[in-house]
Amino acid sequence: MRHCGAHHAGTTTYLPTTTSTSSSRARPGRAPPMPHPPLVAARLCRRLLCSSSRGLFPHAMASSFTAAAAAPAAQQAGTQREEYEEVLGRLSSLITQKVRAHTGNMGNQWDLMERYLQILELEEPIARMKVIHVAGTKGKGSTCTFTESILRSYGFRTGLFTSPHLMDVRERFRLDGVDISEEKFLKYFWWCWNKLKEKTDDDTPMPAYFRFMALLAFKIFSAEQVDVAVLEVGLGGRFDATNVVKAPVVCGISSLGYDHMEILGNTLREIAGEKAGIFKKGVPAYTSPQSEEAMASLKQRASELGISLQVSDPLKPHLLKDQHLGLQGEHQYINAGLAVALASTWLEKQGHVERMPLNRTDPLPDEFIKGLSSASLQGRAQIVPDSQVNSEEKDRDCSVVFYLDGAHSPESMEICATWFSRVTKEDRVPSSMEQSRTGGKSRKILLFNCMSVRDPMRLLPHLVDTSTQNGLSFDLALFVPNQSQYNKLGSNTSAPAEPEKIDLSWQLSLQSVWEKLLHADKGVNGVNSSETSQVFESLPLAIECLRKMAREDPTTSYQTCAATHRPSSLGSRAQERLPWPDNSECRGSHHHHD
Ligand SMILES: Nc1ncnc2c1ncn2[C@@H]1O[C@H](COP(=O)(O)OP(=O)(O)OP(=O)(O)O)[C@@H](O)[C@H]1O
Ligand SMILES: [Mg+2]
Ligand SMILES: [Mg+2]
Repeated sequence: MRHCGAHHAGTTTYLPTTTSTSSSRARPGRAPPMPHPPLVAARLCRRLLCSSSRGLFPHAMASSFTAAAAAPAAQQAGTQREEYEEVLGRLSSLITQKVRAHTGNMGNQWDLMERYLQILELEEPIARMKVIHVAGTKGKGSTCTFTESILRSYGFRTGLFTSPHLMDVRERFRLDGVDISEEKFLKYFWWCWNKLKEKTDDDTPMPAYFRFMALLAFKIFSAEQVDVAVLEVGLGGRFDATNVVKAPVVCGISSLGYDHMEILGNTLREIAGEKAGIFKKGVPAYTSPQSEEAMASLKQRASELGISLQVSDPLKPHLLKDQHLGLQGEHQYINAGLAVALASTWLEKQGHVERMPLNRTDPLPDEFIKGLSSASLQGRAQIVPDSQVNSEEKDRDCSVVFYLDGAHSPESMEICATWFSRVTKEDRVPSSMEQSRTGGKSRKILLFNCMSVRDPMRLLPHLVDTSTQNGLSFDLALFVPNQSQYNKLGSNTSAPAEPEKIDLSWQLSLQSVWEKLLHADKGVNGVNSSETSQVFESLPLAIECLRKMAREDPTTSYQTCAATHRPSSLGSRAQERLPWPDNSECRGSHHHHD
């Protein structure tokens, strides 16, 4: 199965049962109404522990501005909001299209990219663009974010294209470190959309979701005349939409591991070969340290092209003087090391600074330190206290806290588990007052979701083993389906008339893998499993169940590790008051041993 389109699908989710009733705007051909990102963003913004408010939420500011503005302005904002929803609907239709058209190999469809570039007159602008291109299994987004932040701190106008997004599709396109404004987004969206609609036909269909995103990024960055465009590969490398760049300034490969094997191949060698597809003649390349197998493959491609491939070591913390990386987790030193190599090569090739020795050992220039320490990215090792439960019980703090991480490969499961174990240990040392009230009790919950192309026999054992090594065991595991899989995506042509029946067989099999892991050492007659795991029809139902437990047992805090492919769906939903009655039952379908 090819899920590349779905992997990059917009992470906005629609509630299956509530959207139809809640708005009269949901007419055929339009997207179902969306949660209101400004509100969600503003709320989340206030709630974030490590609030890095460097313009990450322009909406939060925009909404307070709108409130103060006169009626006409408010009206206009309303129209823009509707227009934005409409645009999200159109984007969703590209996902559906991809899913339906997932025949043929990626190479076939790849040819279409050239055609799209012609239609959008982007060939020349792209040739002039000063691109930094990053592929890899893990750490692409982080590496790109560090790199962009460094170059911005040198005063360059930056464009950053990453994926996926957490709450709002505009997070994928940053200009000078800030998500693109809604206004600009709409402007460039329609420019691309209309031109493509006009020129596409049966032979040249509309681009699939991620391809459209990449084209839009190229349009945005060229129109906005950025000095540097930092581009994260969406999937693989060779046939990725971002790989239309023929002459980047420098390329990077972040940590390689097993992911998307259904598309990229089963061995590390094959996977690395695909990623090395971004290497170009005459363009220097760097890689994070890799396994021998992966490295051999990268080196082979580099030598075929006659280019240098150098290994950038993990950054030594003392190079930052007394500062810390803006992104948390040990692995970020790996990504930061690569980012330093990419940024300094870019600077040097543009004639801005002298060559910096690779893997230097003395402290970095101040601009580098500033960039690395102020970098930020959503949905990666992000801590979100649940606003609903916590605001109801003002007298105590954070009875439900979500620890979001987009881990979805075996390696990142380990990192995620280590991070969760560490931060919850730290968080468990509450103030003395707090302690007397809660007794310091906490339950560790796992909220898990992965697509069925991933092998839970690889992911879940990594998670459990790493947690155990760190002295943490999960009290309860909740399995939920991927929202967007089951809900209308806003395409008038393909949305089914009947609400789709939710197939939970995948979640049930995840659950039984979990139960087997849990009881492996206890023999066959383990404890009643409904105590230890549950399957929910949707993420909101799982969240509601957590909130219910928290309300019923106010002396306990519920620390929830959300290791999901798309922490995004959680990021927004966790912040919303759910529309069904508070006393609704937890409708978990319990697991039965057979
Ligand atoms: N160098 C690394 N090695 C292993 N795991 C990493 C590394 N960097 C990041 N991770 C893990 O992967 C998650 C995603 O990080 P990041 O967004 O930088 O990667 P990505 O390659 O862009 O991922 P995605 O495939 O989701 O786009 C992190 O939250 C972390 O758990
Ligand atoms: Mg990935
Ligand atoms: Mg990414």
